[in-house]
Amino acid sequence: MNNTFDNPAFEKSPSPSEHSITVTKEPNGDNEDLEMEDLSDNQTVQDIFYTTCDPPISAISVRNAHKSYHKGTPVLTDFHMRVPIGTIYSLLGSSGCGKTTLLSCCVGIRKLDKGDILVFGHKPGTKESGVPGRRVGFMPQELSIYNELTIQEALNFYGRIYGMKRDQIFESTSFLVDFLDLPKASRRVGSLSGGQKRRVSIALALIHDPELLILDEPTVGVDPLLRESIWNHLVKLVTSGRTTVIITTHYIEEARQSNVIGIMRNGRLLAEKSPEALLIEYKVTLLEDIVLTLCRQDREEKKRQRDDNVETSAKTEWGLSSITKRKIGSESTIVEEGTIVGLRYESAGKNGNNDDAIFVESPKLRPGTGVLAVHNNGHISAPLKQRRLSTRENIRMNHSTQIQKLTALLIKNFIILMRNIGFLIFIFFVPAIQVILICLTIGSDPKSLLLGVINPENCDYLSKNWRDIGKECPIDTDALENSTLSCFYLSNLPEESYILEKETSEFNALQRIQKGYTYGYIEFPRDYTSNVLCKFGGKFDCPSHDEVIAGSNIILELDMSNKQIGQTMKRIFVDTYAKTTEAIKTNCQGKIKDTILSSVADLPYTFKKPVYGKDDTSFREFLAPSILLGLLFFFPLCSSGVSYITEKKSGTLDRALVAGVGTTELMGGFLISQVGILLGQAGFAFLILTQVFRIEILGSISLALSLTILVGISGMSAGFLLAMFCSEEVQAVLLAIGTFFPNILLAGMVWPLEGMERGLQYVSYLLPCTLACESMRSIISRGWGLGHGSVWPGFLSTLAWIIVYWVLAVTVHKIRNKI
Ligand SMILES: Nc1ncnc2c1ncn2[C@@H]1O[C@H](COP(=O)(O)OP(=O)(O)OP(=O)(O)O)[C@@H](O)[C@H]1O
Repeated sequence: MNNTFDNPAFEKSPSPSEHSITVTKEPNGDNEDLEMEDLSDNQTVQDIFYTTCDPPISAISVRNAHKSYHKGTPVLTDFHMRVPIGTIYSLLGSSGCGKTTLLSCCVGIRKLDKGDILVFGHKPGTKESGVPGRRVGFMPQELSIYNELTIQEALNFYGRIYGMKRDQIFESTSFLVDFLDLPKASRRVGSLSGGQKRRVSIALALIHDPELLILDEPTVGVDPLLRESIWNHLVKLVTSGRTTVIITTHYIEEARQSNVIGIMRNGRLLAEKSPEALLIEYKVTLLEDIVLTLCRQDREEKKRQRDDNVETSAKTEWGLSSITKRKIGSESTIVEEGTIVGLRYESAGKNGNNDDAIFVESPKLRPGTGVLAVHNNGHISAPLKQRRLSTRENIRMNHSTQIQKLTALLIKNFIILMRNIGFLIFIFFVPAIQVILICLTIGSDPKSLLLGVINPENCDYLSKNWRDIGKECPIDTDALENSTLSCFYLSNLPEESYILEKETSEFNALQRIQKGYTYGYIEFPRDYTSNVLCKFGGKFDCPSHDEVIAGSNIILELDMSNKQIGQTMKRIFVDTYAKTTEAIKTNCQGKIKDTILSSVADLPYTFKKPVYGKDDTSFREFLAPSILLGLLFFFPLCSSGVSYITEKKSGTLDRALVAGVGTTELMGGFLISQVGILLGQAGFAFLILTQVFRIEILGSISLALSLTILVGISGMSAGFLLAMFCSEEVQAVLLAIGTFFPNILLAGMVWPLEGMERGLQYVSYLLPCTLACESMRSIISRGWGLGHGSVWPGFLSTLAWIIVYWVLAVTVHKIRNKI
């Protein structure tokens, strides 16, 4: 292998206990990119570092790191590691020993509980460390790529995030496609095999030629030939001294090609040396044997420490002067003078590994200004000064702006949406379809209700034209026997509302209601017309007053079990009475005496033209706009929550964050792309409401649309917050469904708030859609503008909710990231 570590000046790794690093000059001038500076022999690294060279000697250094998840078993314990610049550092260890955790702390996705990590001399997350950002290329363990994108689109996305120019992206793409033997760049990632996807994932980490390449198991599922070429490329990258690679792998032997191997076990670093040094030290030919030996030694050491602890504790706790140990089964039992006094096991105690290692850092590393090449054994080559900048290195000098990142996110979101065109059409039309369903199914009066009629007066209900009676004057004072007021009344009942059934007796009519055949019956007394005329003074040979009153009274017996039907029937009977008296006055003008006409009793109310709405405002006009708001809150809530969780689960979220995309940018990108969909959804639904169902919008339609979009954004923001608490999409959807009905019901979307208990009304005003619903109704049905006291609170409360959701989502995200 031809890299700096093969150079004799770079003797193999330092032992953890070395306190000083000796400096030697680079004996040959192999590397023509580098300018050398003379150094005197035997200077310590501290001398060199602080006197002649600004940049740090470690790409990454970890000191005294402790990490556990949810205060459980420690994953990293007193962990020390140093990754020199310009080296390949292989992290080996059994599954679950903490490699991925360590790397995620290095790239800033997770935070240590205790200890320090410095990347290029600075804490991850600070601007100077360049992490997250373009100085690092991160390939997570999961594939973490968007299946909907083509290879080229995926590379474009990360290229844009890193601020690369178009030609740079294409140059890099053609190199990576060739080098990683990728399928055509126009192939969709989703259609690739597992191995091909992994290679695309490597390409995404390499696209911008980062200074620090962090690869978590890049060679899993990759064929041996390609594995070899990946390693060759990594070696080539570090040979120039410009790139540092940290790699984890379970193929222990491939780590021979690295400069330093770190062997981990149970969250600690057991060894950190060059492969050659390890092979010589352990006198074996396979690295695998060393890993096995170290793991066994570690197990023994832990056991010994545990025994020591048992001894010490026993001595102090029980005041023993001496103890002897004897084995009982596999446990160590403490005895004094042959007596078992107790058993006690404690943690293995502090691991001294690397305690004395020296770490020298500088905060001043700038891209392209040079690095100090230091060998793992403590010897140091000359500080490397300004190097020539190659085209590829130029990439490193690019800076991506927030606009570029946002553009990259928007393009990516747009492509993904377009690739799911079926789903897009579904979500585009679904609110409109729901509105259509609401308008078709809710709000119209019940029709064709079966109504029994007991009428001793002769009405030929079966005759085709019997309803024409309603067009004539029902009273003939010259031939009273021809007057049939009951028929006149019945003919004025709305035709579509009732199917009239002639009943022979009260008993039969009641039975038919009880059996569920009819919804009620109407009964006219014998001589109804005659008694009514007596009442109005149109007849003189009348019975007693009480008999007249009873004989002019229509009896109704109804099935009120269905409130909606019962109330509608009652309303229709009252309306029909008013209509009948009105019709008598119109139809009988000039045909009967004015004195009789003026006695025909009206309802004792005069309803003037409604101030807002119509006489017959349909319930759907109350319901449809508010349910539309509810839906446009609910769908974005689900879609943003699910999208965020999908990104989180697939690892693309972490990858984007490490690439330098902020949480706010990420959510903002999603929000902007969703606003387009929201506009389409709302616009189409309003079109259906106004053009198909003729619901009149008296106020400003743009105001109504703006409120709908705001409510949609509020739903989307709520979705982000929801996603912070859910690890699975199904959880988020179930939670969202759980909030759907309470929101719809409590926000007064289906029933007026005034119908609720007063206490519940106060609760209702705390919900995100309540005031917005009131605003919407005021805009649509009353034509009020933004300045009205019933309109602006809806806008204000929705804006306030958006802010609350965002602040909470970002805060929870930050807190969760510290776990
Ligand atoms: N998010 C998490 N919450 C709780 N425990 C976790 C989480 N992530 C990892 N762990 C635990 O931390 C330990 C170390 O996991 P980590 O993924 O870092 O190991 P690893 O060495 O990378 O394993 P592998 O080689 O199998 O990828 C494991 O016991 C794992 O179960």
